[in-house]
Amino acid sequence: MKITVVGTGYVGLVTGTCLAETGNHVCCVDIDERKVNKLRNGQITIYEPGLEKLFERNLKEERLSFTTDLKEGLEDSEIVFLALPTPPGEDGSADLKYVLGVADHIGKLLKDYKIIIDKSTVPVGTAEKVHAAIAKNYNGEFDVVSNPEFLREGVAVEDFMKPDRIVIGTTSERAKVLLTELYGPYVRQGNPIIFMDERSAELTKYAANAFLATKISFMNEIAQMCERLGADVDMVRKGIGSDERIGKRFLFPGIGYGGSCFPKDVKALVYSAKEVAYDFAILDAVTEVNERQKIHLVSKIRRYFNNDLAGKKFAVWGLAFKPNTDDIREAPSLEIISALLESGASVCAFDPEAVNNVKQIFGDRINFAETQYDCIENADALIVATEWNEFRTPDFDKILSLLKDPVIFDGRNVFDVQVMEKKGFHYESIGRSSVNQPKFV
Ligand SMILES: NC(=O)c1ccc[n+]([C@@H]2O[C@H](COP(=O)([O-])OP(=O)(O)OC[C@H]3O[C@@H](n4cnc5c(N)ncnc54)[C@H](O)[C@@H]3O)[C@@H](O)[C@H]2O)c1
Ligand SMILES: O=c1ccn([C@@H]2O[C@H](COP(=O)(O)OP(=O)(O)O[C@H]3O[C@H](CO)[C@@H](O)[C@H](O)[C@H]3O)[C@@H](O)[C@H]2O)c(=O)[nH]1
Repeated sequence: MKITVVGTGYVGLVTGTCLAETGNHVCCVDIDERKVNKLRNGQITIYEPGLEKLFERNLKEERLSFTTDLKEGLEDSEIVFLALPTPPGEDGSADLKYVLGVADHIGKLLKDYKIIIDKSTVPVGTAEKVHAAIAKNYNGEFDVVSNPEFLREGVAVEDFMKPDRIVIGTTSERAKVLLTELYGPYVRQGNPIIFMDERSAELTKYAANAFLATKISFMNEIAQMCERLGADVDMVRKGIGSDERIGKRFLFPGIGYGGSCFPKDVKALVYSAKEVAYDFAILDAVTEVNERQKIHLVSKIRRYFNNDLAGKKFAVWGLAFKPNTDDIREAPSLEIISALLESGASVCAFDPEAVNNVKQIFGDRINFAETQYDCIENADALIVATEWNEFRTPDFDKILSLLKDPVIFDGRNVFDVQVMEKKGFHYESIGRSSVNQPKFV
């Protein structure tokens, strides 16, 4: 099939590349000329494990192309994906100007039947708005379908190629037939395509993200209770996770959820609720708990240093909002670093992939190290902010010899409490009892 993907950011590039991988011809459109030129020249614009190989292969075999010209991008295609940003406005609402702007443009260019697919995360009712925006200028036949994307950064290729489920919101039989054919190669593992109406599909995406964010905030509150009551959140997590009704996944406490989706989508659902005169009380608390959790580690650091961080040097391992990505959107590490700088401390950071993105935010206000060990030289303490695999089994003797004092604040619970204490570290983590970590009151 010939497919157009409008918006070649995270979702657009993964979608375009993975659709080309199963033999489709995909033209990706983006207004960012620099990005398009880079991609055309074979330079991938995001770090995502496994994507580069697929990208290079499909570009070389001419199944994948890039343009800034929407008219050129739409030529001969049957299916048009919109993978455009839906950033939060001041009030938390999802800003639809990109999606509706492109829909308006598409309406002026359409000449024959196409399926326009919302892959962006959009509020309920957007498919109708997209339909209206196109119909203003085109009175031929077309369908607008809601097909939310559930991929996770860091494992995006696998999530796209072998999805748990594909949700398709449409009542058009023609669209159902074409999309069943398109997604055939991806659902052969037995995972279903779930057809529903457009509004339910749009809400499904927000419900999924809000539910997962709720799970995380809930566990962060349980961790807070553990710290006050002398219990161990790892034990509690295992204890509840083995109940199939609860499940083992997404029960890891830490320094709060970040990324381009959970924070914005939780707020957008709260806003949508307000619009229909409903107070989505749980979700306000989910956001509040997350904000608190992001600076919880800083409170522990302040307590340890008797509230005097001026002149202290901190090493930060991990900047990305999660491992295996260079994405730093809403990364908790950024808030921790800002709080340390405001208190007069200095920071040296290391991340395997995200340094260039963080440089654009902090410039020369922080230092960056080439290796995880260079980073900790002479630091008063090490802070772990992202659980990259290379941080899990480090050379502890080397850490002991490089740090000024053997002090570690671990926001991701990557190390074993007993092992750390035996090695002589002052080690504080999240929700785990330890000799060093006094009850947090
Ligand atoms: N990032 C994720 O993991 C993820 C997962 C599922 C869903 N989503 C949702 O998918 C949507 C896209 O997210 P993203 O992370 O890929 O965003 P992104 O910011 O990485 O990419 C968006 C792209 O759209 C381009 N763009 C903006 N206006 C355009 C226009 N008029 N014409 C063509 N291109 C234009 C931008 O230049 C950019 O390259 C959002 O609604 C997001 O909530 C994201
Ligand atoms: O037990 C957990 C799991 C995750 N996180 C944090 O939660 C955030 C989000 O993690 P994750 O969901 O793995 O990453 P995303 O790539 O943001 O993916 C989410 O957001 C996407 C965009 O909407 C959806 O498509 C995905 O299904 C959804 O998982 C990160 O900061 C994680 O550190 C925790 O703190 N504890």
